[in-house]
Amino acid sequence: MQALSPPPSSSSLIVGTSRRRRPPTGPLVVHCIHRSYDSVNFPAGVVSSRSDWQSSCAILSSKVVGQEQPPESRSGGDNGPADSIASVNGHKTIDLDLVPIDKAAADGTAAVGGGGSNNGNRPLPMQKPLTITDLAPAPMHGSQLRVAYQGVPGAYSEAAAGKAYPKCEAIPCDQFEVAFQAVELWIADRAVLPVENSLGGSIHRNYDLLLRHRLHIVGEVQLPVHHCLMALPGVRKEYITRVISHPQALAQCEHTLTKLGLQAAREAVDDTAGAAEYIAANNLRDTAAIASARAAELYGMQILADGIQDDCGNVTRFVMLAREPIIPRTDRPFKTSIVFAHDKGTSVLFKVLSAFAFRNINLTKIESRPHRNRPIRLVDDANVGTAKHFEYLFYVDFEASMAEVRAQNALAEVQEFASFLRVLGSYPMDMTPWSPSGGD
Ligand SMILES: O=C(O)C(=O)C[C@]1(C(=O)O)C=C[C@@H](O)C=C1
Repeated sequence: MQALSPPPSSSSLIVGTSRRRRPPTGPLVVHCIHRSYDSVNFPAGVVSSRSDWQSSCAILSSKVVGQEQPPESRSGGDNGPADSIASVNGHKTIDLDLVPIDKAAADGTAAVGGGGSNNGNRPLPMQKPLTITDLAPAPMHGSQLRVAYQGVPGAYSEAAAGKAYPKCEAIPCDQFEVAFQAVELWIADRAVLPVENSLGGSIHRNYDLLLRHRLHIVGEVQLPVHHCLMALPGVRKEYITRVISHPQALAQCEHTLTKLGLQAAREAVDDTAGAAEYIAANNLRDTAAIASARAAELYGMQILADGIQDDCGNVTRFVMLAREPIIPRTDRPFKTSIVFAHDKGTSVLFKVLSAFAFRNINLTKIESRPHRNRPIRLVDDANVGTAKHFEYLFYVDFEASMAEVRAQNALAEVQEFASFLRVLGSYPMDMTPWSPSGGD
């Protein structure tokens, strides 16, 4: 288990594989050997004209973004680095059952017209022609979808992956960035990643990664999060000197931990289930973990306290990411997520947000993050000196589909005040009812 640590300054990204300590179900974990922290280059604007923008909105393709990536940082897929990878982590990048040419020629299965000759005595070719379905390694829905999540089995993200895609094959990744890469390199078809929690707030890392990578938000899922305090069997609360978990989980249980009277230091680790796994693997009798009941079961831990989240309505919102956007529709409630940087000027942020208010479009979330490519703007106030303003990127979620004219018009207006704008996705809202997860 790794404690959270600052990223290395730069390097190329390689996706490697390893077995984690004592994985209970034996899955391989996709992990990052080196990470790329090269900044993204944003030119001004996303399309050249307003009419371009409107037609682009209509088909919802964030591919229209004028922000070119350097070739070396382009994701896999058509011509990315994935092309050279046939199989990674036991997952075929493309599951085509192709017969090698030599073998086909030897057993007479070479296709007619494909270079082989049928001399009349041999059986006719058994190979089926390729269809569009064969060429789509990522089925749109249903079973066998490979879904990357951050953490190990028993993590809430694994549960979210199962809620989003009930029959999926969940692929554990040791970092958020690796989950993005797994989709880009066709190791996974989707990633399911947490973006915000009702108590702990936003998971900033994933906001930054959404911008750095070229994946599209294709859905959202909300998961009630019910935390347990757990330790090795026989360990009593009084022995605990340390509580380890994901920083979000620690934040979500802060008051309850204090009320329980634990004299224990809090320590952040990569994920909740990984905390339980670590205690079990190292036989730590002075350490407790905050994780799910499923993690307790998987790693042989005993639950000391159940439902220790500070609020029984504790919910984490996850987004589903894919290589391709979905076509937005109007027959059910949709949400759209955008990110923009606003231009210089007076009240520009107010004007941008008014574009939604005037059209009765409800905003459900706004998050600002440092504009890492241009973090500071110098404002020269004559005779007064030079002020330094911080520059921000604003992430906004609003309740409308990009198939709606009012949403297209709102974004056309935003575009007029924005130095950068990208649609991260337009996707069905998670309307499933959920019940509070208990607790105090
Ligand atoms: O550590 C886990 O189990 C996770 O899935 C991550 C995560 C998060 O990042 O917020 C997911 C849900 C909970 O809010 C706590 C942790």
